[in-house]
Amino acid sequence: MSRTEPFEPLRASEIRRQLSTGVLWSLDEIYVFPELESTNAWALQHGVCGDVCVADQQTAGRGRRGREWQSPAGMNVYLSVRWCFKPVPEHLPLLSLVTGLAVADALEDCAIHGHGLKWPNDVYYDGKKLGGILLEAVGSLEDVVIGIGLNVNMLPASGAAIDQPWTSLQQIRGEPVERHALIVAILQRLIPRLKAFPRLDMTQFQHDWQHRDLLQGREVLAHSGTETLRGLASGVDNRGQLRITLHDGLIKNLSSADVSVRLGM
Ligand SMILES: O=C(O)CCCC[C@@H]1SC[C@@H]2NC(=O)N[C@@H]21
Repeated sequence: MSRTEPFEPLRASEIRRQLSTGVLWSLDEIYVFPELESTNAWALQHGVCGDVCVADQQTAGRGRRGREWQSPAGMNVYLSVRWCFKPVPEHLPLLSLVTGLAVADALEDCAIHGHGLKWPNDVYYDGKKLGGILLEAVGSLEDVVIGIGLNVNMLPASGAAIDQPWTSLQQIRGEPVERHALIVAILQRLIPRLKAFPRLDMTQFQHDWQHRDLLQGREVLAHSGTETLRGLASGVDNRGQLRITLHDGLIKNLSSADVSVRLGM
């Protein structure tokens, strides 16, 4: 990936130029905006199946669990893809994990190494959050929006409001990272995975997930509703639920939880 000025505005023409033919059905499906409230919101309201929406800035970026996603101008990647599944595959809950795998692969393609995935869908580097994924359904589960946020050239001052340890690709690499190539890499990894998703090979998925899973074999604390569980993270099941082996040997599968790795382990 070549070095570039950090605040070069994103251009649809450049994404189209770099994208291998055949990844999207039509290059008209890429929409790039200087500013949006949220690429997910735009894709939900205005997109059709297969549309890709990218913004240079989000004024109301959405994170998981109703949190805000800090989305300053010109620095990061804010990208949403609207996708339809007919019929809805039984393993739809795996979609956000599969998206995480695509993002992790795309980072490797851009010569970024050492990152991993924290269940269910955070991209982490050295114990700090690098990116997140937010899936929203349009109405029925047949029609979903897959939102990806990646901290690319954000420096500490711009992310001062973020309430958890975070990092960005520029902080990792020590130089600005070109965003067009990164967006193209994400699309080139994600779209084939979306097309193949209805026929997901579960063995391959489990293998890919284990390769990226940062929690595997770690002692974790999981807060789920009013329950707090402590145990060993033992991968995910075929519905994407986190498996935790409790100290008495019992295995619990969690579909949603805030998970932290216990310090001192
Ligand atoms: O909380 C998380 O970890 C998920 C963050 C997802 C942020 C992305 S940025 C692009 C898309 N548009 C949004 O408003 N949110 C997602």
